[in-house]
Amino acid sequence: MAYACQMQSSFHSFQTQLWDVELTAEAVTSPLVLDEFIKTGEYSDSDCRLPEQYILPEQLCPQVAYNSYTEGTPVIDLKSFTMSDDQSTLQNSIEEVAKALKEWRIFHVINHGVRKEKLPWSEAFTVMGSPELHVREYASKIWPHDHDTFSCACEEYGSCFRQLAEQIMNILINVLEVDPGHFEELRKRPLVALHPNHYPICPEPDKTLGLGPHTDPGFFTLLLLDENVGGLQIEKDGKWIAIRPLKDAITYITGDCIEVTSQGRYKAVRHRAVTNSKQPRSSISFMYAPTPTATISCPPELITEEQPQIYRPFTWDDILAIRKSRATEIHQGKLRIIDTFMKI
Ligand SMILES: O=C(O)CCC(=O)C(=O)O
Ligand SMILES: [Fe+2]
Repeated sequence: MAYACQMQSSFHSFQTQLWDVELTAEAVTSPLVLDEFIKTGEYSDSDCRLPEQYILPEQLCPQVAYNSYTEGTPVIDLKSFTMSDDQSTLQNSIEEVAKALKEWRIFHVINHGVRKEKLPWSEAFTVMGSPELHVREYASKIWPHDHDTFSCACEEYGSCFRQLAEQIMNILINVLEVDPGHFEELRKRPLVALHPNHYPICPEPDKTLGLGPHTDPGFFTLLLLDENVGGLQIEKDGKWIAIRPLKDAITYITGDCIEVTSQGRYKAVRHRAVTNSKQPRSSISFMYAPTPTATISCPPELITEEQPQIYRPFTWDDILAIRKSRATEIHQGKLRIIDTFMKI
């Protein structure tokens, strides 16, 4: 009981979003109230209710429980790209990715080369970099005397994710069958962001969300999911479905910039995170986005008379400006930033 009520502010994952916020001690100070909560294990107090400020209107509440999985998330074996010299096997693998992007917009990646370690995190925040992630700078503001293990693990993850992201970007360009030169500037100093999330146990998970519906703004996001606790849900064919985490996999999610640079062929996936009353859950997301100063546009090969250009060219700075000026609509899930760049 004591814990539950004390933890009022923590049913949502802590989102100390540092996108365009100056790095100050204030900016990264989040309520450090989760450690105790995590230690309590299974949530057992049936009296304790979700505090009012977290109860969503009924139509926004998750109807799908964290573990009501819809099976079938595609699995892509990266080995088939790195180990195969055979052109037809490679072509089959490319077609498999294209199908996954079209039908699911999300897939699990296996044989990705990222080592899984346990991270001692207990909050969520975003570490941005282009391309270096200054994890230590951020973490030392939150845990001035005790961030070394955390920082080392984040640095390790950051660099592994970065390599994997580059490989996946190469695959996507192959899938698009366009001139890789179009992406050269966009990939020169890609913006990357590591975002550890923590979702504590929640007394009334059907009345709130860990993370509201959104699409990720970059090219794509790579997710390291807790293999024992579900929580990630995606919108597929107009319905929310729960994704079963796959042991030892990294999960790929299509972001807004792939939607733009593919001329809408491969759409960003709307997703959210739900909580549960049994176990806390953690995830790490890694966003891979274009060089902030580069112009984001679709390759000319994809523009035809039947398929005129959907989005006008824009830059990451334009994205940040919209994020600032239309924050409320975006936060409420009513506006997607890239929609403001539509030509018609
Ligand atoms: O925790 C998850 O499963 C999703 C996290 C996410 O969507 C994000 O960090 O953008
Ligand atoms: Fe996300």
